[in-house]
Amino acid sequence: MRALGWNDGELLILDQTRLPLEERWVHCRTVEEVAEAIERMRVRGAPAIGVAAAFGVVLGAQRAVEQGRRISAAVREAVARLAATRPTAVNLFWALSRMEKVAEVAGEGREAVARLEREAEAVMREDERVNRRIGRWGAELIPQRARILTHCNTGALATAAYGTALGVIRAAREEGKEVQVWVDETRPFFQGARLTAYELVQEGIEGTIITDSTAAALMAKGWVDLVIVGADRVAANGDVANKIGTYGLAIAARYHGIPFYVAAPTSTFDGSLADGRAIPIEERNPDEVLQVAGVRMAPPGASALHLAFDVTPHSLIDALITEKGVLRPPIPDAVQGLLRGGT
Ligand SMILES: CSC[C@@H](O)[C@@H](O)C(=O)COP(=O)(O)O
Repeated sequence: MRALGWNDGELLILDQTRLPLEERWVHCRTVEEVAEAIERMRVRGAPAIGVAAAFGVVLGAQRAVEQGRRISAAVREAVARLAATRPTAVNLFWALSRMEKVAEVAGEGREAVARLEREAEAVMREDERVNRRIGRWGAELIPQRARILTHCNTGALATAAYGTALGVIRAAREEGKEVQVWVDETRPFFQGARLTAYELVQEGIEGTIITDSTAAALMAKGWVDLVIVGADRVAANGDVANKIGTYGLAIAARYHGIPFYVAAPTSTFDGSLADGRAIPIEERNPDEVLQVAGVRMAPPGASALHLAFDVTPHSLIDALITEKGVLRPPIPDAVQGLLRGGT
């Protein structure tokens, strides 16, 4: 399963606002179309928005050549527009910075566009390879017949392919383990109920959707063996920003003595931020909370707060699974080692 494709100078995005009811591909030919798709969450998930943004830069360069404008200026404009779409997932900025570095040495003209295109394709290919490695490391932590709780969507739809936390679940299954997945519905965008459930059904993996507020009750019953989630940004001390609700799950898991794992590629690590307090947290339109599937269910005059992410302190994390290996507590030391170039 793939949510992104590059075909003949067009970025194809499987519109995740329509899934699972409709599989509709959006064809993006301009930077603005890619930026809009990221903002509206037609494409979402930290690695996937990084890949989309990389191709957005290529589109900006392509248009510049067609219009006889300088690529260097067009890349600067594209990067500025795409960087302003969503603030939390660092993969977006990581991918844009890769593209900027290539643009600095690529020069002008069609050959420069081709170099940018090759770089964006590399960002996409590498993400799939990295996710498969995360899956192999992570599968070692999944016991036979595990009942796994996950939040949001961290699968093929959130990445170039395969997924991070959901990739670990896929890998465990590929290794012959029977697993059962508790799928948090993940209000208000329903990434769990709509997208993770969709991927699990396609893979034939047993999944059960629960409301977000059910998770702690299942832990108390002894029905959850481990929790695994993805990440949008990991600070230098191992604090993790991820979909709103993750922090509550980590607290509940620790209270019940249940392992809490985070799976993320090294492109999600941000060594420039000392701890999670410095991670910018996206605040989205309150209408997304006041409405369900476009239908308002709150009374006129009611207001809402929509924080899209929260931060889980490293002290609640039992393992951070990366493509380079599994980081164990003390997490700050392990993350420092990783950022210095080891595992
Ligand atoms: C591999 S995806 C990791 C995270 O990006 C994921 O858990 C998440 O929080 C996605 O949020 P979203 O708002 O759907 O982009």
